[in-house]
Amino acid sequence: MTEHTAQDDHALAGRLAEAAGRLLLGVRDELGFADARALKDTGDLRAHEYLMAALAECRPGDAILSEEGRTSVAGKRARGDERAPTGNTATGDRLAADRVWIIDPLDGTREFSEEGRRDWAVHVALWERRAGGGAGGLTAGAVALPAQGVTLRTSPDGALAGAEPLRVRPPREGRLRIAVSRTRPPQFVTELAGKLGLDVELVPIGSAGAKISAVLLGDVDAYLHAGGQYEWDSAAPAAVALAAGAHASRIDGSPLAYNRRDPRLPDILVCHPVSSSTLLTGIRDVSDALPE
Ligand SMILES: Nc1ncnc2c1ncn2[C@@H]1O[C@H](COP(=O)(O)O)[C@@H](OP(=O)(O)O)[C@H]1O
Ligand SMILES: [Mg+2]
Repeated sequence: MTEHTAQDDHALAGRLAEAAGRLLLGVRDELGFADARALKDTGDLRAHEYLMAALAECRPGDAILSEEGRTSVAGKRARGDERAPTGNTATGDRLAADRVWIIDPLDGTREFSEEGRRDWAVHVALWERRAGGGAGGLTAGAVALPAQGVTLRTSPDGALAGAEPLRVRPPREGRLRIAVSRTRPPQFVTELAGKLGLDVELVPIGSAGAKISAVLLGDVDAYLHAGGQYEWDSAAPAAVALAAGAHASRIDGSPLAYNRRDPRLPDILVCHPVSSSTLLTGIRDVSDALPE
């Protein structure tokens, strides 16, 4: 197996997420917003093909799990390209691999197709078996927000990259701004908001990556989701959140686990550690309203 330094993997994740982001801004310019379906499919697939080719070239020995590399998207086509999407590493090989890139070439596809919206992202994360004492875990990640000109990425020292690495900030006393899906806000969050005894504001934002970045950038204080999501939706954002000192877990408080046979990972809580017990306890108290 080719040996890579840790620095290379963090920097590579950042470079690839940014480059895919530039490509996506170009797709918006090229196609315009008249045909949302064509814009979504072309963005998804061109960013996927770019990342698959770049990872195959830079990290030929590694496995890849991409949202757009599933057999279920084989019928999808980019404008001007009749090829089927490049497939993911076979599941058995991925589960046996020491290094797996978990990527979402375009998270917040709906928002990408809406003119003027900036809440969409590119996610590039690396899972390694050696992490967590051999149990496996995320070791690098980058979230690019191309329309906001921002990229958050991990660095070898365990923090976010940057001259003054970003750290998640605690909420203002008595107040909590919670980011939720624009199109699928879970009902239990509304119920939770009513019970917390705080001044709670629900802030609809598209894309899991954009919501978690909003927590780290201080635009909101927490991100709560349940009812469905996949590993690629949260892997890179969770890697970045943990490096920024945030709490990131399932909504029952258990750790987020990646590189599983079934890539469904349906719920997530990201917040400053001072808010986590209040939110986790509150979620338990409204468990009747939780989605199946
Ligand atoms: N109930 C659900 N089931 C499956 N995926 C979901 C989901 N709710 C959200 N997601 C996925 O999570 C990402 C963020 O969603 P949202 O913007 O609604 O918060 C989106 O990824 P994609 O845009 O990559 O498809 C979306 O498809
Ligand atoms: Mg996604």
